[in-house]
Amino acid sequence: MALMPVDEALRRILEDAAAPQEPEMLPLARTSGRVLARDIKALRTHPPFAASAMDGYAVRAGEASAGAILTLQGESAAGHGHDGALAPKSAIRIFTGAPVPEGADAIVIQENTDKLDDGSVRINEAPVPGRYIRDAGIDFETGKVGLEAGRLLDAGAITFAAAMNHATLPVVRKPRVAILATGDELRLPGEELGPGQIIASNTFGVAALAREAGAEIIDLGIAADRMEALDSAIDSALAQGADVLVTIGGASVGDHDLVQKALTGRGMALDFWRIAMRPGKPLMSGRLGGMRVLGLPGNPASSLVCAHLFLEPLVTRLGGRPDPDRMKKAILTKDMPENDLRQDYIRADLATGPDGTLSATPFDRQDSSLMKVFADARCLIVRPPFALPAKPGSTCSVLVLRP
Ligand SMILES: Nc1nc2c(c(=O)[nH]1)N[C@H]1C(S)=C(S)[C@@H](COP(=O)(O)OP(=O)(O)OC[C@H]3O[C@@H](n4cnc5c(N)ncnc54)[C@H](O)[C@@H]3O)O[C@H]1N2
Ligand code: MOO
Repeated sequence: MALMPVDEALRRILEDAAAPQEPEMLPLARTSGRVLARDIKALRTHPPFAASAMDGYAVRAGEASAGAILTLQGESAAGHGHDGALAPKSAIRIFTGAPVPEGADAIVIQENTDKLDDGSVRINEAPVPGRYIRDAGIDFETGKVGLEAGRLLDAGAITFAAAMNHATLPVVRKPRVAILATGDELRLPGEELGPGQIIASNTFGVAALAREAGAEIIDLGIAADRMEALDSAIDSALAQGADVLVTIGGASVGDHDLVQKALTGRGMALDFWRIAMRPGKPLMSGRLGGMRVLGLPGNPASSLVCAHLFLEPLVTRLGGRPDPDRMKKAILTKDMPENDLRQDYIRADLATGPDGTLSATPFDRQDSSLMKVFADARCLIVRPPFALPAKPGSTCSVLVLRP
């Protein structure tokens, strides 16, 4: 089977990936970071009445010239409006957010008045009509769409939804991503290691990436390189309703690389296996019933690069979020050799110059087993297949991993 180009692989993985139709209803307090599944309309108008924007006096502008003395008629506070209309030659004490009494058309701020001993109010500076009055409905009106489906529920959106009087919101269900590490050599962080054993590390990075993209993680732990172990993990993913099963390791051609065999044995239709990229060549994609399957290579840098390139956009789509644009242009600081047929993702440092120009410095060691190098990387320099040698100062494309 020829190696599949990266773009074609991504296109196939994302082909029909979309948010599920059926939304999940959540109490407002738990919607932070979720995606709105439906348009929501205002259930009330706000402000519901003309309201004062300042502490001062509600007056008739025509009667409140500088030097005018007005009778204090009463008070309008937030939550306790004044009953009845403003009488002639009078002022009503008013506070921020309180209803403007009928008949008043201006607010004189407190600082521009003096309260006289007999209780009346002297106006020192004439108000501008309408100034400091917020008309009813200037924010939003009953029945109008306030927030649209697809909106990420951030602080502003949640405040607005609450003000529209929504106690619960329909949100896109989180895609369920099951993650399975495979390999006899693997143990969990914190465990005692025997001879030949290593830590299952990249599972945690892949899970973190998927979670940040909006997934709910189903941790399937570690399966040994035996068909029964793999079969029962696959069954567990199905039983738990995973939308995506991510396997890590066992993707290559070795005698112990059984993942694909186990999956096809369980009924997976293989879409493709092996792509023209480095690291990440043995990536596999398929479907097992309604469950998508992504088989990542076991080498840590390979699995993380594949997770950034394929899993993150897939989870993003399934969760109804906008596709992230992580590609930027940068200036190379070092020579890069000619490339072969595999698109390279070179772990590199990234610096921002005073004028905002990015410069990318590839690390010397690019072995796909190296975790410190990956953790140090701020970007991946993307080298297309058959790219010509590149000189320092030339422009390259980078996938930004972190600022
Ligand atoms: N004859 C060939 N050999 C290999 C090829 C090939 O084309 N022909 N491809 C190589 C490439 S490229 C990669 S990448 C690896 C991928 O192999 P697998 O996906 O089968 O991965 P494993 O053999 O299971 O593991 C590789 C390496 O990574 C370690 N590992 C596995 N899982 C984890 C984990 N969860 N956390 C940390 N480290 C993990 C494992 O111990 C191995 O050291 O195949 C090449 N071989
Ligand atoms: O593609 Mo492998 O991921 O080169 O190490």
